[in-house]
Amino acid sequence: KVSTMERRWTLNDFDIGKPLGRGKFGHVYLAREKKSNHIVALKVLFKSQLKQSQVEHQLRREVEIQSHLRHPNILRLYGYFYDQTRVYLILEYAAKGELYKELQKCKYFSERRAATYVASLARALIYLHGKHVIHRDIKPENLLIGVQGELKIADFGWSVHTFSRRRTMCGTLDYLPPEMVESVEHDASVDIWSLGVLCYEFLYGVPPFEAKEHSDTYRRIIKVDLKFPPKPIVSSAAKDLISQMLVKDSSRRLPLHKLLEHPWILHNADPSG
Ligand SMILES: Cn1ncc2ncnc(NCCc3cnc(NC(=O)Nc4cccc(C(F)(F)F)c4)s3)c21
Repeated sequence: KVSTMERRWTLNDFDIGKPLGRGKFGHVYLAREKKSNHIVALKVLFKSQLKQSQVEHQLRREVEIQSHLRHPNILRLYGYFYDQTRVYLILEYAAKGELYKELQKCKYFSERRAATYVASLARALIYLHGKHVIHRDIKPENLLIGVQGELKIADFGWSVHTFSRRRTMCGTLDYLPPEMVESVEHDASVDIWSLGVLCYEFLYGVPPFEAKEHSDTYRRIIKVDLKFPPKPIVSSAAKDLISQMLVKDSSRRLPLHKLLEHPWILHNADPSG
């Protein structure tokens, strides 16, 4: 089987099917690779829009990062190709679609479903952080559902490699300012904060710091103005976990491996994820 990253793909290699969704930069279509009959999702991006938004480097970084990732809860990017006007991303097809639509339909999830999703996302983030990759954009819109109901993190357009030079690389940390030394941990824990926000939104149907005006949301976030509404009824174990993740001091947020040992996860998450 030819490695998908090396092959020179063209649009003629695919039969294009129904539209799966539309994003800011272009649409996503169901597609079938003609030789293998392999079903994929094909995201079509317009070069003009990418150029206009000066995000070409982000796209290159996304393809680079994704080509090294293999995890059941991370949507695969098999490869890409381009023509005169467009760039095409060849993506794993998530048969049960977008999580945010499921959340809108159900209003909010049961504690078991929420815990199962949070645990699988924590395992994917442990894998990502282990490769010095931070997603930085964990939100319902970037989560898809696979054919077995499993969650898949998608769209690494905003992900980055952390300060990937080994600390010993420059011989010594001594000359690095605090924010540089601190930033490595700091970035990784960005995703822990976002996972805490997600967990809250799975259980209550709205994100914790939602407000009418952006300025109010901003104020509520920096204040960590975390309130748990009386309805729907949510267990104190769930509230305890969320309270340990939505902590202002990034170094004090619950580490992901500790999250997987939290009673709420142990009691509610389906181990298969
Ligand atoms: C809706 N839907 N239903 C089923 C299904 N199955 C698979 N995929 C779907 N949808 C596509 C999900 C995506 C995965 N990876 C993406 N990556 C991306 O969109 N990257 C990207 C775009 C524009 C600009 C930049 C840049 F330059 F800023 F970096 C980066 S989008 C599906």
